[in-house]
Amino acid sequence: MGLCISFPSSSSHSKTGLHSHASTNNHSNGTEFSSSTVTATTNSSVERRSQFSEAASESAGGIMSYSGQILPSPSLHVYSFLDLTTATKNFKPDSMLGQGGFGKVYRGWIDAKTLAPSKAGSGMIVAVKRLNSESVQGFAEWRSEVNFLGMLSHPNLVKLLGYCREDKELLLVYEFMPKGSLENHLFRRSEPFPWDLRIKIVIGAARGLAFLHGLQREVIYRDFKASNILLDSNYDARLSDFGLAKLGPSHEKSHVTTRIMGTYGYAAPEYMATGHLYVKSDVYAFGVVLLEIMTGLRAHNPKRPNGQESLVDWLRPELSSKHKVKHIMDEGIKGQYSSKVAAEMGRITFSCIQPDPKNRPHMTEVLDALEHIQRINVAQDRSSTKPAVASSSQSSPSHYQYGYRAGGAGAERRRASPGRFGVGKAMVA
Ligand SMILES: Nc1ncnc2c1ncn2[C@@H]1O[C@H](COP(=O)(O)OP(=O)(O)OP(=O)(O)O)[C@@H](O)[C@H]1O
Repeated sequence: MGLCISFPSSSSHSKTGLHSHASTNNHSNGTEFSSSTVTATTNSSVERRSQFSEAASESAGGIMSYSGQILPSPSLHVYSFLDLTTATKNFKPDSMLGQGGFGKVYRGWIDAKTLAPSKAGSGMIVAVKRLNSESVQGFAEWRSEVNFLGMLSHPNLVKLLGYCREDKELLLVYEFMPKGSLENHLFRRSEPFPWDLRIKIVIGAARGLAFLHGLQREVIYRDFKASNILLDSNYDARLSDFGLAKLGPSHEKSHVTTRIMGTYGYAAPEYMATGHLYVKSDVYAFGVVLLEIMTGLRAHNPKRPNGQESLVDWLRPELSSKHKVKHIMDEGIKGQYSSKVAAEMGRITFSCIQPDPKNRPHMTEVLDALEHIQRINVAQDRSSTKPAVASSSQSSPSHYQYGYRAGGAGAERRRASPGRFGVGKAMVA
């Protein structure tokens, strides 16, 4: 069925009453996309005009970078609420795939060719995200997701297939990611997640971020974290959740100033302190995820002892020394990497989480470093020499008693996710 929607102007966004104190003087963000119009035609294709598509057309009908592109004319299927009720068997609780700050995600079925809803068990599986109807912030996120993921195509970004906006109901339909999220594997399973898969996944995620940062008008993802890295059947990473993404600064501006939103533990210090957002703020969050895959510990856990709640604040000093770094590695993956790999991981992670954004590397450099680490890791597997870390008998320093001796990553893996602060998934300062 056809549906015509016109996004409200940016002023209506402030009518939400939320964060009315905050400045949003960025030049182009989810809000500014509101000046664009999304019109769904009767055959369910979507035409869109926005600053983003103008930037794309400036570069000869689509930008190719890291095998991704800005689509010259995005095509998203427009679903009715009834369509998605059918596709998800009436949002049956047992078809729920997960829950985020803005709503629940359900397994659904659609026809692979027409993308029309189909009966459970026939066609292809999709993930249907239904936003909480009470969430005012949810609309801005939904709109941002449609705008960004409707335009961007890259092997390491999740594919948005369609959407629904009907009365208060806002839904998004994505390709189904059968292996769930990196967060699930790292923290919600009792078995430690293998090191080679951890590396493979962060390389895919780095390619996704490098693509966003390499666009002519760069895109700041702003919500990089383990739960937003989804995994296909080969454990290839796909970035999801562009609800907080922003277009980067234009021309002479060096940063975007915006409301402070994100997730505890991942947000860069300059952003937390000033609201100034850079592509390098994403690099910081990427470094936090690197620290998570090294240690098997969450970026932020209020249940850890004083001084250890923030993984970065706690462990940054250990990253600068290759002798110290092997002691912070997840005990569950001992023997799966060499001390050289651990030291290289420490080096690149340390550079990503530098307090000054200028001192952080570009994502292309991070990607190169990780690919190098992967090559060392594979070479080590082939020669099947005993990894140095595996044979290390040094005891951990006493301040690691929670993380690495008394329970360690294994204990943290079995704990529930720490609560988030702010509206929905976001923290608001
Ligand atoms: N395309 C998908 N395929 C398979 N599972 C998915 C898909 N999208 C989301 N999920 C599942 O649903 C869960 C919730 O996703 P969602 O993006 O709503 O929240 P989140 O990123 O985990 O948290 P938050 O929104 O608070 O940041 C994910 O952790 C994942 O397990």
